Amino acid sequence: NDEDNNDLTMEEAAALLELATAYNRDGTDYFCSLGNHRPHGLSCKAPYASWDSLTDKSYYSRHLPPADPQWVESLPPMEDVTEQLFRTKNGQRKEASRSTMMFATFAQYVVESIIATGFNPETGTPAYEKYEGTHQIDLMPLYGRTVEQTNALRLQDNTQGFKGRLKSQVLHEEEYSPFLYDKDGTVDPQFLPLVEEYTTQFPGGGATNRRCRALQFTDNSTFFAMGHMDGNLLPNIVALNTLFLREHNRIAGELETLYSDWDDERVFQTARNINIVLYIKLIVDEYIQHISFLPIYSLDVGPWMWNATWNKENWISAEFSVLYRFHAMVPSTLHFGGEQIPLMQSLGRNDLFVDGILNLRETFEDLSAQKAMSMEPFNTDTFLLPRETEALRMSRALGFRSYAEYAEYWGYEERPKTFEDISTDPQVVATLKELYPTVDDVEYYVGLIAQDHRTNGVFGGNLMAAVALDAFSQVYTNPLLSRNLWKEETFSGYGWKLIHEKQTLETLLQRNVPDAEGLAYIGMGNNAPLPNIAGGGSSKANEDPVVEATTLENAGTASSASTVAIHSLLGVILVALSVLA
Ligand code: HEM
Repeated sequence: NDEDNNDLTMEEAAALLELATAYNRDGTDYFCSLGNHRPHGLSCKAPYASWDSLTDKSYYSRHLPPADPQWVESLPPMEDVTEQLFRTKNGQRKEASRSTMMFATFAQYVVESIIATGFNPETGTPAYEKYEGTHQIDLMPLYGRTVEQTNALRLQDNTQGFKGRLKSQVLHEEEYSPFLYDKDGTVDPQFLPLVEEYTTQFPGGGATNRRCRALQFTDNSTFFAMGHMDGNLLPNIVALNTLFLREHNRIAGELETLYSDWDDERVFQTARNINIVLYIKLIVDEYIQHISFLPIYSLDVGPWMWNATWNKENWISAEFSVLYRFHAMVPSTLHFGGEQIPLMQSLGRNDLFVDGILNLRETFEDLSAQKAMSMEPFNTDTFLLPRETEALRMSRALGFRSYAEYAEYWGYEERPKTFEDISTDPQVVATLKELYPTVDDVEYYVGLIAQDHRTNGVFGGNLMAAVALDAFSQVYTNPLLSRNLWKEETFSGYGWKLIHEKQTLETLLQRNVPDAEGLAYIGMGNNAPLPNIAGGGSSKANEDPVVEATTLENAGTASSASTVAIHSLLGVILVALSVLA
């Protein structure tokens, strides 16, 4: 294109779209093909194959068989690893190069949707080998895990104006989930299924109350009735869940008007189908795209993924559950409603919504304005250090093999042969050498965190690849995206159109807050530069709104977009090529 000519021809736009689509698919295929496809050879039930262990999905699956127990025994004390490798030096913490708290919040919400390590009520300790979730990306914090829980959360009213809705309450003229507890401090009987594992010793026991239990909440009076008790942990998680609650009820309103002969059940189920796909779209288009920093990822459903060799029924792996512990990214102080609240004092603070100090719009604006911390060694807030120890405890309890063995298994990067192959930071290398006799002894989780980030990467390369592997292969195997269900009938005409439109956190927020006028930036990235790319490339990803907004779906209509933005897309495709090469 001539420098002065800002328009693309339709043919050029179509060619670009075709190219971008090809890289979107190739990139997804590439990451999904790292390691072995499901079903994995073993689950966490037994170190050998048995019919039970290969069919009982109440256990985590696992990518690699357990390590030699003697090697696990020989590892340094977990507390030493936490102290030496995760604790900050002089309290100094490093900000993430380009992620906001919106990213960390979304990641945590994904965790609550799909990761649920079991719990042994007799010992009051985690049952690391067990899994208590649904193995599906299904908005568990909103809809619950079981039919009984979903029904407890539903209004189940066939009256026009109420059909298909989730229960909610209005606080300060905005919609929120209802309270879980009565004024006398007991669980509202209608919500008992949400705390089904309730015992006096471990209130709200079970995997979905793991965080609240570990932190020993004493005041639950403003807890909301959500599909996942732990959703009450922090205002940011409550905010994200509230957004999907409002979107569900908004969609239900549209459906009951358009399809007046539908009953409550049909409206609810269709709204749920639509809402889950909207959530999946955000995961790919906004969240995975942020991690990859290549604006080529966009939910793309069709034969290419239905026929892919990796398209196999989902079964969450224990390794995935451990690598998803992004606790280092959580800042020591959270910014809410113009106040800086120390992390510990932010916990369970639903009173901020109840008292009208925070509303949904402000919370999203705050989360998008605050930087997350960098996911790297010496960078975890003191309060969250026990979470790092817990990651090591789970890894060892399940006999995870060394980081080097996993690196070889993924095949994304070469197996490290020296400590310096993991990190170029002398302090990290020195600490690893103090803790582990050889590079082959570095533990799974430790290596993932210690590995150098790529330029502007959110994580080290292997963590990025391992997240992408499981995340993509879990997203694209969702039943709602399957060949037999991906049609208008599943979502209604209204829903089919909605899920084919561009969707972002911002668009969802805009239609679910009373006044979206002048909304500040809403997103997971900050203004950090993308790498300079030969042949194009924007130096400021988010300063160029077209680049931020460009996806495969709208690339074809980008004829009026600036040449710079299109060159940027081509530039990142070149980066994609180099990543995939
Ligand atoms: C914002 C502050 C956070 C607090 C106070 C917190 C606290 C906790 C607690 C108490 C647990 C249960 C005990 C344990 O397994 O260690 C836990 C588990 C976990 N957290 Fe966090 N967390 C926070 C943020 C995050 C973030 C940002 C992520 C990642 C995206 C994350 C990922 C996980 C995962 C994967 C587990 C294990 C869940 C399971 O195995 O069932 N957390 N967290």
